[in-house]
Amino acid sequence: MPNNQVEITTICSDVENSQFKLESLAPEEPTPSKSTTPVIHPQLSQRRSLPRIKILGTGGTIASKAESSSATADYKVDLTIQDMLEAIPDITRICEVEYEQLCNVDSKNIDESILMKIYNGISESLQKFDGIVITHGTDSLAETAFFIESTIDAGEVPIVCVGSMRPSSSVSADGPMNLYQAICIAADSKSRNRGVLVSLNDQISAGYYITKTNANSLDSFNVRQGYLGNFVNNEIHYYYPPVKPQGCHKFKLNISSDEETFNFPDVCIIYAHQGITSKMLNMVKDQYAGIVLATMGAGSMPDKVNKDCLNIEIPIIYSKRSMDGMIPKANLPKDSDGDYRNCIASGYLNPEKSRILLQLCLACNYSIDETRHVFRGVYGG
Ligand SMILES: NC(=O)C[C@H](N)C(=O)O
Repeated sequence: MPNNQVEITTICSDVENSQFKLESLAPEEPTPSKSTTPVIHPQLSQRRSLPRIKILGTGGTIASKAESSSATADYKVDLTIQDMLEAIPDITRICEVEYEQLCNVDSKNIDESILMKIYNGISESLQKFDGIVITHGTDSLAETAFFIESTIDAGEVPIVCVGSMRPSSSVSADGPMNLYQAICIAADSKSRNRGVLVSLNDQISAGYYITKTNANSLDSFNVRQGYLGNFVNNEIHYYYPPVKPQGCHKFKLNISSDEETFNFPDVCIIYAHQGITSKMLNMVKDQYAGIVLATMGAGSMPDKVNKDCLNIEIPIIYSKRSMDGMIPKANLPKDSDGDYRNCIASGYLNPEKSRILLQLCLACNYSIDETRHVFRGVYGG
């Protein structure tokens, strides 16, 4: 590191699972003293105490390099967290950083076994650190953030997910500033008690609701439920006092230490369009434990498909292909007794978050009524 204020200790040098420790060697704070002769209290003579932040690295564009400085596609994910930290030496003035490379992949390759590593990495760090940062590809970052918020009770500790839209090699790469801001946010006491945050492009938002809305631009992450705050010139401005997502159902995962993966029940997503028939539904209904529909509008499916859905014996979540808005329960199909049977409205959740929520309900053996109740939390049900 081109900064002699930093000490890096290699805990485990295996690249995929490497662990490092980064400590500030910043000079001690001057001893406050009213007398003209300085009196150094033994505790004050020790190194100043900075917040301790754990970074869990998973890869993504933030950890990638392309062939040329103008290329923003066709890049390779091969930067370690250590490489990324070298671009933000100022961070040693803010906090002490320890980091662990859980994997180094494009987020299209994040699967249940990697989610498990992230889950375990967070669980192990919660008691020991003041904040946790997860570096992650943006494509599926919102899913990981939703999963963590739904399964980990972090108490006061901020968990900040961060990525970038441009590779590190590009002109005006956004990764270094995004990472710097994410670490500052995780280290700031104002971020306590806010659950899982996503920090990108100067905006701070709730991971539970945020969505990637643009496949290319820096201003990709948007949230109708509102940004929580902004990062400007080293200042963090929250718009609201600490709050956690309304209606978030917390699941307790019982994982034995020798288990390799969550092995969640399979749930698929079917994307609706003009002229859609029940062909796809019929093909998957025996292969999956649940189905999510990305419906047209606020729950619209052709009448014939709705009728068939009422006769399918696995849970069917009515979500939406529109980026914004929600599915009210009133738009679900009903049988002649007014019963929704296995159909459940996703409320404000998009198809990919609905999929995770249904997987968690199924993994916990929730009945259809209990599952409906969980989705009621996000105004569906
Ligand atoms: N901007 C990004 O991070 C996109 C990348 N494909 C990923 O999700 O890993």
